[in-house]
Amino acid sequence: MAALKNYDGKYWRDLFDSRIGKTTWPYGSGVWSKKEWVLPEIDSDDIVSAFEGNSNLFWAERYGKQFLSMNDLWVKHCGISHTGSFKDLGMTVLVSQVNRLRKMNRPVVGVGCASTGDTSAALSAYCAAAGIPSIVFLPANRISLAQLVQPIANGAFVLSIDTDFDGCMQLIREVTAELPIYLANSLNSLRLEGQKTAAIEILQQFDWEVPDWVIVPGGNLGNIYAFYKGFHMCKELGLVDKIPRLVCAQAANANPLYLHYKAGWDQEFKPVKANTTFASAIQIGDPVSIDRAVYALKKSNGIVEEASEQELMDAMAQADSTGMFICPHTGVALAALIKLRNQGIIGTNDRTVVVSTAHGLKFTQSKIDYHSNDIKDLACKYANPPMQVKADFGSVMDVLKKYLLSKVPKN
Ligand SMILES: N[C@@H](CCOP(=O)(O)O)C(=O)O
Repeated sequence: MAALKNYDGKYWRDLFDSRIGKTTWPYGSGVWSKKEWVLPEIDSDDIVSAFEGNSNLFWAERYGKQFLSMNDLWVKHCGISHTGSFKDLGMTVLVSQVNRLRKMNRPVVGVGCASTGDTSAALSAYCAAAGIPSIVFLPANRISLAQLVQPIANGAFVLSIDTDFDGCMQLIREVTAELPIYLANSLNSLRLEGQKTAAIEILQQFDWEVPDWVIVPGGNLGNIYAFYKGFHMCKELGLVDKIPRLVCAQAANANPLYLHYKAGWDQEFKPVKANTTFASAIQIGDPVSIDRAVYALKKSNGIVEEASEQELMDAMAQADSTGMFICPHTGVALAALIKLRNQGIIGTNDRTVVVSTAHGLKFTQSKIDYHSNDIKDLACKYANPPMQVKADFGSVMDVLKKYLLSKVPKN
């Protein structure tokens, strides 16, 4: 692109003023900022806020309306927490109980887990805070760098094992049967007791009005059951008179629950070999909580959906483009929602909550790959790579001119 050799400030000011109105340039350090501005009073509708109140449940207004024609779509962000995932909710309960047991001189020397990243991060943090040794089994080269560094930094004994998550899970079960290590994966119901509080909190945040749908990404499948447990408890207590329909969303590359659902539940469950997925935290083929998950889905008239790599990455990119910064697993949940919307199963006005399980900052490599258009066999159609530009005023003005004109609303 040719650089603007003779930058004509007045020409551009007049052009923009004529296109978008004189009074729309209140800020900046250039000539526009020298105009006298009286800031308009803003209306509550103008407020752009990530969160409703001071909570972790936010209305995904733009994403819902723009991409799904939905008016009542919410994201429950469980990744805004100490170690950046929903695992903190359960781990505080479990490690507190272990703390108590140790004070009672019970023979618990350490706490251990197999992990795809988030469980080990939470376990190591809470154990470190309590001065309890933690041992984590991680599948080598299968978790994000941000997740790997968490237990390392928190002083856990980290075993990087040359197998997948299911292999690590099998090993930790065998090891904890032999050694005084307390097992911290979600087959331990203490974890679920903590995790179910997210469901109770959703109801409280909606002032005990029950949403129509809650969509949860699923891997080891403790979480979908924990949500059911929380909703069911509120119903039993008479706080609400029904529970939401649950949707469990799986990556198509690791979809044993989806296959079981499609086979009609009655067939015997068959574990699968989980293939590589960007949703690495749910890359699990033999989930420990399969029976609980099936129970939760049956009881809530639930649905299981799956998302391909293309679908989950595109959903994540679109969501991010509306101001979110979600993890790929939340991309799986959104991709499932898109499918259910397209099939007319979830309606325009259905109040729907998508559970975002971890912070997007734990999964930056997948976003970098996508926005660099650098993923084999994937069309990165919403990629937004940075523009390389020469360090001269004319070149910068040239690209900005083109960009801004493409953004001026057409009357
Ligand atoms: N995604 C999990 C896998 C282990 O699940 P858990 O809920 O049984 O601990 C992880 O973050 O490690």
